[in-house]
Amino acid sequence: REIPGPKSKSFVLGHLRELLQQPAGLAEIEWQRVYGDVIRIQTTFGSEQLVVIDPKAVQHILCSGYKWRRSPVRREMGRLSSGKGLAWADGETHKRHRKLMTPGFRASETEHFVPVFFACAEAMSTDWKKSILSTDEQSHVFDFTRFLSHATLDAIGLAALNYDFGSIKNHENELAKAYEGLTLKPLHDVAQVGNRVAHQLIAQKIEEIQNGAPHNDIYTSLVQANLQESSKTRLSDEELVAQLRNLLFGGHETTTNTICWAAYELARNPDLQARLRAEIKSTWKREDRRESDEFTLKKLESMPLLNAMCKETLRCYPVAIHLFRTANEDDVIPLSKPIIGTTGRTMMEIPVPRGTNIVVSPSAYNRNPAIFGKDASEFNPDRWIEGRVKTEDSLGMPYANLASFAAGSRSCIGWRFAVAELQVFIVVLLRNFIIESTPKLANIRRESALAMIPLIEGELEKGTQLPLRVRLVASK
Ligand code: HEM
Repeated sequence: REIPGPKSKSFVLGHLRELLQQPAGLAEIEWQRVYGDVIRIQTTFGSEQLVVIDPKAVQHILCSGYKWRRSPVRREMGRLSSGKGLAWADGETHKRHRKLMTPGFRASETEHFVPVFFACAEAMSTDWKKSILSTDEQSHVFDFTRFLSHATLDAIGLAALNYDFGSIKNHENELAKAYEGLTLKPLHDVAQVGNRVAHQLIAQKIEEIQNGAPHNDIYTSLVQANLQESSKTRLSDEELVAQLRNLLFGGHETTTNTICWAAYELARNPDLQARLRAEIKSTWKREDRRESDEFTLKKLESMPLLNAMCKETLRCYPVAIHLFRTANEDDVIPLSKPIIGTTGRTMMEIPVPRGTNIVVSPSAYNRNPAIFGKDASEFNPDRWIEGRVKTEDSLGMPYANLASFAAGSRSCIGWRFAVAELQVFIVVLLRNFIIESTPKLANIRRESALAMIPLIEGELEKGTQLPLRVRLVASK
């Protein structure tokens, strides 16, 4: 009760309107400026919640095993969106699900997905080139959200399931229709289609494994690992189906929107775009022609500016906007710097009772000047190249000390997949195209939907959109 925070104007909604209906991350960043790194806010009917930004506290909460659990409301959302799979499971059940899902997400597996990502990004580019060449001005405005949604759905379908959604080619596919524009759909309808296709895929994967010809995709790894489990620990069919829906739910709109935000920043920063294109060109030239013409994961990882761009995009646009947790037992939250309570008392830690609800804000965490530098509120990939980011003490985050993929036992299982996909799409887009701003970008808004999506102020009813002008690069 001594933690400082803003006064609420509404007993019914508390601060939920500010938290969820303003541009994503804005409220927390503003509260942090006024009240510090732990803030007390109100939620519905006078209940209270802590917004936690302090790095040590965030690490403690996210990396405490199952002492802090996903909030019951979020678990229920996980069940509605994907069934009783990884995002819903908790405690020992979560441990069992996670162990079986992990093999498909290792670095060695991600390597295999790189050519798939290239193929999907190139297919989208080929369509764009045709459209551009047919125009008089040799450029065209594309809504990136729509095209990238198709391309990333195909990418996750092929890499995670070896299933062709045919979304780029616009094939009629019921699962593609169900999963595109997910943020705006009734989850029940999506669930029905997801369940039906999942059952077919499980039967197919088991048959391929039994015939000694398993395919190299995430879902096959899961089905294979599951067959080796004892009857006691094996996932049921219902749980296997839920994992498939988890993969699509967790991995599609998140990657679409992250790539969109990267493209938005590239459009706003022509110099950065030119430097990145030069890096891509020189890496492509250095290719040993006896090797495959493709960029391997190792090559992608060796490009300093490309990786700085990926980190900075994920830092400034953490598409999973909030992480909600509830204390499963009484706890004491440590702090990296003291806070002054409303009574004037200095606190180095915060004792909290079981049932305390907290929200971690990756947007605010990722802008902490103590970790990311004094100019942390600005988009500047060079901070990563110039070594201005504090990376020496691992804060338990899987990628670049960012909270974007959460941390600990419930961290994003698909973070390597997501980063590799982002790297590939940036390379393909910039090898082929010059991306330019359009007048509408002046009114772009980061909206809190299920993910952080781009909307245009004044055209909110049109839903997510990111119109950018694209022209061909003169020579590769
Ligand atoms: C840029 C893209 C992505 C971002 C920013 C992101 C972020 C996150 C975050 C923050 C969580 C933790 C949520 C919480 O605990 O409240 C999470 C969990 C998860 N993500 Fe991702 N994700 C991305 C891409 C992916 C991809 C590509 C996949 C799969 C192919 C995926 C699958 C999952 C799954 C299954 C979980 C649940 C893990 C668990 O509860 O153990 N994500 N993601």
